[in-house]
Amino acid sequence: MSSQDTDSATAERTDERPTAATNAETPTGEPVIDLRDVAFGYTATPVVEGVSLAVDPGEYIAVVGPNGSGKSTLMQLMLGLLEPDAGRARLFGERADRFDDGERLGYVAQHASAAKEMPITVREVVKMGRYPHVGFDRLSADDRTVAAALREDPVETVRRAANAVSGRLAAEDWAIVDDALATVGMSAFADRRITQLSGGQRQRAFIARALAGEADLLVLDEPTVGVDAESVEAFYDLLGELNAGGITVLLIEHDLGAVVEQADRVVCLNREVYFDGPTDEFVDSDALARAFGAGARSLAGVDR
Ligand SMILES: Nc1ncnc2c1ncn2[C@@H]1O[C@H](COP(=O)(O)OP(=O)(O)OP(=O)(O)O)[C@@H](O)[C@H]1O
Repeated sequence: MSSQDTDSATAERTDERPTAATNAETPTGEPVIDLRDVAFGYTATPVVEGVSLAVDPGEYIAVVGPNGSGKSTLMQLMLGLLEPDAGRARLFGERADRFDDGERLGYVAQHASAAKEMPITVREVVKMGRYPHVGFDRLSADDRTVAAALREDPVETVRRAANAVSGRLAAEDWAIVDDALATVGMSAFADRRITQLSGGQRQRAFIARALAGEADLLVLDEPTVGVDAESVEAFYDLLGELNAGGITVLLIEHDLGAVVEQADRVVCLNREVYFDGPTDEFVDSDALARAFGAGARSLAGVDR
């Protein structure tokens, strides 16, 4: 871990620098995600407390814990969507809540529910992965009227902006989109509406979007809830292959059996970290029973 992270005061000073190195590689040895002594509560009672956790490039890590144990909250703290009440969170070496290099991060939500009602095709979803690369997230000085237009007619304004960006995609961007579709086995579904896919296919489309964005880190929040058993297996095979290719995978998962089979490292959370280490040590530890109660070993498929 880098010496700049030794205390929050130092981190604060470091973060005052302009983010000129936005597109630079994470310096060797710097964790992709780095939480130090993080606490957070929606009310006065913390739901996450004393959590320190560093994820290195290339790891395949799963965060497990019973319902309400703070997994989704922890994920939001990691991604800078929530600010810790105490401690600090860094993402690719930046303060997580100021991190703005979206293309480095691919996020696959539970159920991909946001997409269910969107009348767009798989290719259009995957294409969105290229947007940060062609400037969708930057407004030019000529766009002073955009804020007013957004207030007047948000849907039409966003549609026009998206069309403008599509026009900026080069042949190379389209080739990357096609490659991403092929990698997740969705080329044949490219022109199908996202609403007409199975749960597993929809999750693949969202992974393809992250791949098209050339993400270094994939964060997945219970991605296989409601997905049939056969597709789940194929989905985890794909994740394993992507990780073998160098992408860091952080999986929040309720399915202990899948975690035990897939992840190299497990973090077991129940407000605090009960266990953090190699998966096989987790299986033999008492953290499993302490966090989940008796019977957890059979849930994990390791009752022996
Ligand atoms: N927006 C919110 N406002 C208030 N309390 C919340 C909010 N989100 C979560 N909580 C509470 O914080 C605690 C942790 O919730 P969180 O969603 O992080 O747990 P989880 O481990 O992801 O749960 P699950 O496995 O059921 O998805 C729970 O007690 C939950 O009720």
